[in-house]
Amino acid sequence: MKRLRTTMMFLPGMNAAMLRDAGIYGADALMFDLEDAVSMKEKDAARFLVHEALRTIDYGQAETVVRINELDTFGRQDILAMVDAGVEVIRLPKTETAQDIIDVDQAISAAEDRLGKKQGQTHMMAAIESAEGIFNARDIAKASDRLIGIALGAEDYVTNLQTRRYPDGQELAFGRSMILHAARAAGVDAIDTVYSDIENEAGFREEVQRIKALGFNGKSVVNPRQIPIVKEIFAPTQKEIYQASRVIKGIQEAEANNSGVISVDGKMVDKPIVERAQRVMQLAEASGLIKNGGQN
Ligand SMILES: CC(C)(COP(=O)(O)OP(=O)(O)OC[C@H]1O[C@@H](n2cnc3c(N)ncnc32)[C@H](O)[C@@H]1OP(=O)(O)O)[C@@H](O)C(=O)NCCC(=O)NCCSC(=O)C[C@@](O)(CC(=O)O)C(=O)O
Ligand SMILES: [Mg+2]
Repeated sequence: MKRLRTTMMFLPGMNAAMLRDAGIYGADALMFDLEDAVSMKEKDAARFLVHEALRTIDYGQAETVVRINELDTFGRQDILAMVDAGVEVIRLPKTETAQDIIDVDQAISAAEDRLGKKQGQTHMMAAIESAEGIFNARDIAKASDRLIGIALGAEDYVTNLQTRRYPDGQELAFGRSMILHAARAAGVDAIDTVYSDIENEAGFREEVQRIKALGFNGKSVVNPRQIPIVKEIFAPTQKEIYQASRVIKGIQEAEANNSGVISVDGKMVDKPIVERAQRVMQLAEASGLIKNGGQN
């Protein structure tokens, strides 16, 4: 079953207490930060802490992601340490071109080789945070088989655009659409940017509803309070769950009778409709609305 990435929570790599407790909040993914949340003088200490946390703490079902520094600063040491610690995903910040991805892919391959790890076991994410990166989004998303997703980094992106974040997100319309189309063209996940105003629940709700409607797979979050809100908004309605379960039951019966295209409740059902139904059931299960795929 494909991984859900509705909530990907950033946490500063230098904060030992957060590293220790990060797994208790139920995020689909934990993004340990070695980049912008860590000051220059703490880069080595943060890398050491995250390396030890990944080796010694059980984060359960959560996917482990590390945001490394750029290759021409501390990125190479970050990659070696994180591949050694067995991280699942390496996230490259401020990705501008497909070459950036190819360079990191090669550095990861060299680290897997040197450390005797299985080639290709480490996945990648690309954060796109500038006009140049948005224009190259499609090539970036297709630049490596390790990529499982691309994400918008709007704080850096709006600075690059010489504007700021607005409540209605008008400044992000083009960037979000480019990220989403590039991700879908490459068959990888599209993850929306962080919402930094952690006291503003109404504004956060509005933004999550907006990006869900656009088709994003999920949202980067910066605080545990944001996790239940995203899960609630991404959870399917009872009606959607019922319709999805009818589609899945219909397709299972059709397969048993070797028939192809079917109709359920008078509507034609084919592959994309079945895929949507499977995602509905996965989201319903992740939100605790159903158990074992709704077989109960
Ligand atoms: C904002 C604040 C300081 C508020 O702290 P507060 O303590 O007031 O929060 P409270 O709610 O009181 O905490 C209640 C309990 O939860 C614990 N807790 C809080 N946050 C937690 C967390 N994230 N992970 C685990 N645990 C957490 C806390 O320790 C406490 O635990 P305990 O004491 O045991 O009860 C805190 O949230 C925080 O540091 N957030 C992460 C910020 C960060 O990583 N920024 C960098 C990534 S974005 C970026 O770089 C922009 C970007 O690059 C993005 C892109 O590229 O996508 C772009 O350009 O757009
Ligand atoms: Mg950034």
